[in-house]
Amino acid sequence: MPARRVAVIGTGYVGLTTGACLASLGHSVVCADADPHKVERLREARVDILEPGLQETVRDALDAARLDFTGDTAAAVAEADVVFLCLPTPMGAGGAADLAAVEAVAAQIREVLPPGCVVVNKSTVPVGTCERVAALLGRDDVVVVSNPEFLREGRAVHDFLHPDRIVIGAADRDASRRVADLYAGLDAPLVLTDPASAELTKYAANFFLAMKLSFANNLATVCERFGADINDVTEGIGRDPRVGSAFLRPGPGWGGSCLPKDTHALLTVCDLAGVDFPLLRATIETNVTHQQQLVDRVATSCGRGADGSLHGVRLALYGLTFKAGTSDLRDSPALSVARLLRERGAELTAYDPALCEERPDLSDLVDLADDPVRAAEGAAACLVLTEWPELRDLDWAAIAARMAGREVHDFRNLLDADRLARAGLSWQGIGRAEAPTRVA
Ligand SMILES: NC(=O)c1ccc[n+]([C@@H]2O[C@H](COP(=O)([O-])OP(=O)(O)OC[C@H]3O[C@@H](n4cnc5c(N)ncnc54)[C@H](O)[C@@H]3O)[C@@H](O)[C@H]2O)c1
Ligand SMILES: O=c1ccn([C@@H]2O[C@H](COP(=O)(O)OP(=O)(O)O[C@H]3O[C@H](CO)[C@@H](O)[C@H](O)[C@H]3O)[C@@H](O)[C@H]2O)c(=O)[nH]1
Repeated sequence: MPARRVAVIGTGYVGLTTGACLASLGHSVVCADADPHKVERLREARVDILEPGLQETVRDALDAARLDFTGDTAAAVAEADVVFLCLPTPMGAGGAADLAAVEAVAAQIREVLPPGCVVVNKSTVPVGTCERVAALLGRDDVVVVSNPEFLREGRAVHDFLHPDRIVIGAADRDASRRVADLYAGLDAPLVLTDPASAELTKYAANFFLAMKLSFANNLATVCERFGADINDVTEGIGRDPRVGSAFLRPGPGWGGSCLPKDTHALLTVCDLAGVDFPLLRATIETNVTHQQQLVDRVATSCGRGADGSLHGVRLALYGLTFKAGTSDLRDSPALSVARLLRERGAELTAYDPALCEERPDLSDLVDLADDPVRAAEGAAACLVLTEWPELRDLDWAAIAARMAGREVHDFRNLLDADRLARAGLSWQGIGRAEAPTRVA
């Protein structure tokens, strides 16, 4: 595999991982970002996101002089064989993907791209974006290819280096092969297709994952009603390889920087195209109603009635990030649940192990505690919202001593009910037997 000169535009979760990992595969990589503060820190191998192995990969590549960072996008692409666009595509007006950053960079680089260069879009974008970028570039000598990324946060480096598949969508076989060659060091199946199919594959993957989760969360409610156990039911169905056991853990709804925005973006383009996709709509709506039901459950357990006000009720929240292993709060289901509780008037104190240092400003929603025991002061109930393993080993007896009530709503089925009972607390999981485990 010949080493290539690669430019990566955008150094977030996807761009920084792509740049550092491609450098680790032997390519010569320059990463550009619009945030000068970030560029300065990355030049010193200071990585601000919580991603195992990323800091080390960046440092090794910098030391080997195969990786560089710049704030100058035009300079980064000027000598590149391949340019990766790893730019944000957040939820825009009406749920559509906001392509402003992708379009702005296309305009910025059109004049400086070397002849014969391949532009690879790794951002998650609607079908037709490759064509749109090609039109914005207006260059007959440059090919635009789609190469969606499937990495998970908290496992970015691992997922990039051990992908289940690499999807490459190009109208031109030669361009497709040039992109595939970049990954020659990885032992991964290739799906070589056209740009529209590659772009749609990414949305379809995230929709399918979200659908599995909405299914699991709905099924959890059904289990509660019939006295069944969601863990056993999902194990029972998941052992069938046609179903698969991954992505069936019930929780406080699904969230994160991708699933919510991508499902909405797909729904929006389908609506615009006049394509009805009821399953997609139901997947999104189920997530909303599921969270409302969890909040009703908390209100009931606080003696306020399912839709009652929670004015004057103090609650302790454990976990705010959208899943364990990341400090990312984007579209976190924990924050959605917190918002619903606040709308009912509850007073919230939260503890999250990943936020003790970063201390984001969440003052209009929760009081952030850096001590899990202090978070429980005067709480009528505790809610577990993120599956941080360390929450299992908190000093639950000390927490119980600070609480006003006894209930622990474990919306991740994380804690040990017996251990909580020994601390004098009543555990209620999700999708388990209807009657909560009561302290004798
Ligand atoms: N985060 C994930 O787990 C993940 C996984 C797969 C795909 N994706 C997709 O990849 C894309 C990037 O996601 P992300 O999570 O890495 O985003 P991010 O927000 O973490 O990073 C985006 C980076 O781009 C930079 N940027 C913004 N505008 C710029 C511009 N005009 N010029 C140069 N730099 C600019 C920002 O400063 C930031 O550093 C999105 O489309 C996302 O949907 C994300
Ligand atoms: O069994 C499960 C698995 C996940 N979740 C929740 O689902 C959400 C999303 O989790 P995850 O998919 O691990 O997060 P991301 O890192 O956002 O990764 C998703 O979004 C990325 C961006 O598109 C894709 O690249 C990944 O393949 C896709 O898994 C989180 O709120 C999780 O808590 C559950 O509730 N139960």
